[in-house]
Amino acid sequence: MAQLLKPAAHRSLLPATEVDPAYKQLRLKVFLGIFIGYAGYYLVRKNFSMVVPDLIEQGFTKSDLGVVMSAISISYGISKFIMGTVSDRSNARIFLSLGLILSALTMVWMGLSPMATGSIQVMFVLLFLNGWFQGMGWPPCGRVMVHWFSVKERGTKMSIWNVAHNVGGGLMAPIAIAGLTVFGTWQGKLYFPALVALVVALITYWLVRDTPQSCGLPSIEQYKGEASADYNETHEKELSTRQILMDYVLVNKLIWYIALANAFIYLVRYGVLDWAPTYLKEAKGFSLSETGWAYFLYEWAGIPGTLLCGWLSDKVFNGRRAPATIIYMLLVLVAVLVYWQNPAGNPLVDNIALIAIGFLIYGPVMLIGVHALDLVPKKAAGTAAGLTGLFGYLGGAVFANAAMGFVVDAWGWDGGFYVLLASCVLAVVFTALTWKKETHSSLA
Ligand SMILES: O=P(O)(O)OC[C@H](O)CO
Repeated sequence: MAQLLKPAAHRSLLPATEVDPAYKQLRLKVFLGIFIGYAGYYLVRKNFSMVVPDLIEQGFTKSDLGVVMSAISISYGISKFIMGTVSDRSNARIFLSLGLILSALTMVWMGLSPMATGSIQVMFVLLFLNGWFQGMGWPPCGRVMVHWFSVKERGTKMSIWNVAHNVGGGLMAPIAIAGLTVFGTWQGKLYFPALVALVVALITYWLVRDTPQSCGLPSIEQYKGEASADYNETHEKELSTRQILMDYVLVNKLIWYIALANAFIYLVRYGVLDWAPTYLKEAKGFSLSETGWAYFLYEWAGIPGTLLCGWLSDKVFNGRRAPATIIYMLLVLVAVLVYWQNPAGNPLVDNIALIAIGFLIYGPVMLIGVHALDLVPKKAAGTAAGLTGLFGYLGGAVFANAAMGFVVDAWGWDGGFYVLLASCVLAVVFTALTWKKETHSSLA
């Protein structure tokens, strides 16, 4: 396995006249590869939620199924970090495709074997496994990004790539429903998106290449002429896991700050999203279909918001990440205040506030990842982003589900909103701690 995964070997340089056309063509190909590949991961990330109503009809309770679904957040958070360290020492082309194949096969198994959906324990284990394989998605995309795109274009390119998760998440439901229609059984919602994901994995393998050097090309720094003062050849050498962790990631205070900021950003992301249907119904009197629309708009408003945020970071703030993150989070705070304080009976204002939160929150979600990539050498990119993901999911997403419910039960929706507002403030504070030290071209 180690042999299969090891980073692609460097090849001798192409003749100078061939470098530019080859770089242009391959950058487009690898970008398409990681975009389609990550969208594919989202086809099988949450398609289990589509069969929850069917499982309730089989006799399972909501709380049991809630526990089962938390398996994905827990294992995904841990895996994004651990598999991030493995990914930094692996060929991104193989790693990204392999993770998607394993995740898809898990869901095919779940759909085809009656035993796999026969008990809470088996479902928990399978979804835990799926979450683990899902953790093989983000880090190799990060590795591809830092090897093929320079620091100054990363904000923009990452913001476009980040849309992949909205596209994949948005396509999952219609594909799952097509599975139900074509196969005439609810299990089709499990295995049909997984079969599509298997095809996506093959396309990903066909498109992605590990590094420019493995294609006979110079490093992106040499090609773009954007090498920073401290960039040198050692930045192109693969690192050991110990070096990645002890020399670059765990010792970097700034990474800890953005990981903590990410926990609060994810608490807002999932705290608003996951509780929107319940809050809008209970506190604002929304109907089921009105709630559905509000949820949909929240997700899709994230696309233009993310693109604008990446552009701002690259073009207005010259590759710095903290200013755009802080501005977006302060605006999220205002939108959350409106969403909370708007009296029932003004659904337009609630929808505008929710769309504003959706528009604004995905920018910081994306920029934390870019910021992590900026703070370490290229060969430690997946691990740095993985650490922020660990905090985002284990700290933010799990808290948003479990603890928010407890807070709302104990102190009502006001209590929940105090948590969300405090999270916005803390996200700003932890991001601000990186303000002075953030030098966008310090590492590549
Ligand atoms: O929550 P994740 O790990 O799927 O990441 C979502 C976005 O891609 C963050 O950039």
